[in-house]
Amino acid sequence: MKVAVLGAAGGIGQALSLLLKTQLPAGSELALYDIAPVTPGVAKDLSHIPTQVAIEGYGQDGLNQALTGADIVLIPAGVPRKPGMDRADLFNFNAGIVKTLVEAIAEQCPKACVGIITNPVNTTVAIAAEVLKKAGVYDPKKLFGVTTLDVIRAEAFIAEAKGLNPEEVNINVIGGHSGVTILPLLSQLGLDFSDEEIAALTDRIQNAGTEVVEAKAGGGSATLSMGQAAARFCLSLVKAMQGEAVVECAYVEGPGEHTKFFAQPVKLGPEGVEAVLPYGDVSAFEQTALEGMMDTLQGDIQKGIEFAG
Ligand SMILES: NC(=O)C1=CN([C@@H]2O[C@H](COP(=O)(O)OP(=O)(O)OC[C@H]3O[C@@H](n4cnc5c(N)ncnc54)[C@H](O)[C@@H]3O)[C@@H](O)[C@H]2O)C=CC1
Ligand SMILES: O=C([O-])CC(=O)C(=O)O
Repeated sequence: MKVAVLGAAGGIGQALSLLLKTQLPAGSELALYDIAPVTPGVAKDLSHIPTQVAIEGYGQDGLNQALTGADIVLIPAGVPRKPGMDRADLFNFNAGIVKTLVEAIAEQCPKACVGIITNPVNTTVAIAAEVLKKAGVYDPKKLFGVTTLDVIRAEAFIAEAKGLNPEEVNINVIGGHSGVTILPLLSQLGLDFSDEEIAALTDRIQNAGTEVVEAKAGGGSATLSMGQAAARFCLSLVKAMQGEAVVECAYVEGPGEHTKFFAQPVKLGPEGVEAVLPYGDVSAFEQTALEGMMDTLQGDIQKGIEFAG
């Protein structure tokens, strides 16, 4: 199993690479690519950790080599938010980065599963799909927007609010990955919430990214929790590709009940998405939120299609 991380020298990239170096199954290969000159050094540093995961770093000219033979490619390359910005404000910086990187994936490892972390995820996934389509190699089963951070935040905040063990909280978070498009299905947990608690928790989960951006005061956005979230997603995908059935929420092209791309529970398997699962019953509050996100999500997706089309 070869995993390539594109943008590996950044805040997310380094945290993610550390977790993968220590947690990928023995015999795996990890390829770190970034345009930052420090990248071979990041790989050298991680190579001193004694695990049976081979690691190689690739600088500016090494993209094709990093991608050769990759089974999974994770993309956290790009610019993060500063206070006062929305994720959509990153489009002008990041759309072109994702397009270029996915063009290289289409050439070097067209059968790889690709996890897009770069924001705005609602739009960059649509860009990636168009690029792969143009190259004639698009397989919707193999393209994911990584929304796992919304899931782990929901787990943490619910456990905190209710005095539970966060490792025992499991929740579906559906929709997309920005503001009102993030919808945690709190009603499915069987917990006793007041209407005020539901509204406050939903709002906190939807705006948790901004909570971190403001707390970091201009120094970037979530990197460590995102590293953990991306590692969880990648390790689930690795397990699934090796034959174990695993379910994770992710932003994928599914049946298109709502929008072309939509985050919901996905059964992962050897070829990526084995089945896009129904997300189950929703409360009246959640139904209203679901209807309320559609224009935003649809607009975000359309922007990506137009950029790459
Ligand atoms: N999906 C999600 O839930 C989340 C997504 N993000 C997004 O992830 C992205 C990265 O965030 P951070 O790691 O904090 O940023 P960072 O600035 O710390 O790292 C980004 C890295 O990307 C590299 N890079 C830029 N252009 C590149 C290219 N063409 N090829 C390869 N590498 C390139 C930079 O050299 C840098 O090392 C941002 O767009 C951010 O908004 C952040 C948190 C959560
Ligand atoms: O908020 C941001 O810009 C980064 C992000 O996607 C998150 O933390 O969920």
